[in-house]
Amino acid sequence: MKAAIITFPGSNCDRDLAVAFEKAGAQVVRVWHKDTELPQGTDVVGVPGGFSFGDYLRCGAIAAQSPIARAVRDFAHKGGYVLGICNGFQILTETGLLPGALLRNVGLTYVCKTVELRVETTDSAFTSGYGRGQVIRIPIAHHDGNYNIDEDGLKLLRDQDRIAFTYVDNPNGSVADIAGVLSENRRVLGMMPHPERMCEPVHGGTDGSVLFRSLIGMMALG
Ligand SMILES: NC(=O)CC[C@H](N)C(=O)O
Repeated sequence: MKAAIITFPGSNCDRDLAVAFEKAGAQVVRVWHKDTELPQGTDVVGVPGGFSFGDYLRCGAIAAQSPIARAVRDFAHKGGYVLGICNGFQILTETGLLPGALLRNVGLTYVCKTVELRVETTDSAFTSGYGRGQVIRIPIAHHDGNYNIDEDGLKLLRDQDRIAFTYVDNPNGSVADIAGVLSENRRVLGMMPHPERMCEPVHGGTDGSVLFRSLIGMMALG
């Protein structure tokens, strides 16, 4: 399985994401935002966290206009797997691959702590290794993590079982406590919490590694 990890100016979680994919058994290829194509044979694209382009304009807005973003959109439209974490989630909403928007946290502060998430669906390659309703511990670190979507959009997410994770104790004001959502074909996941930061005992837990291992395992099955 080949994972392409994209780096933008200001990304700071690209290495951690690469290590998480590697430990789950993937071959990792690093991709620069000015590249116009993904590596041959890419199975999954990782869009990492950080502060792409200094969070200028809106978090993720400039990265969404970069040359590689067009290739990622094409890849996703052909059914490719894409995982966007934190700034990566913001970038995926800005590209239109995921619905909604990430607004400033209600408390107007940067929140950096480990939180509890509830797994809302196991019907995706990303979440099939968890139990439905399982509570897991994953770190967050953001100032624009307040997920917003209109009522019709929320109804659609619910009707299609596309809410992947919710916060047990909402840290940022997100609508319906949403921490992560899936695309309609369930192959694009965006989430504000950082599973790559909870993959080894030295991180304080391994709840995040389940996501990477289940994704790589499901992709291997086709
Ligand atoms: N850790 C991150 O990816 C941070 C995302 C974004 N820069 C924010 O603060 O909201």
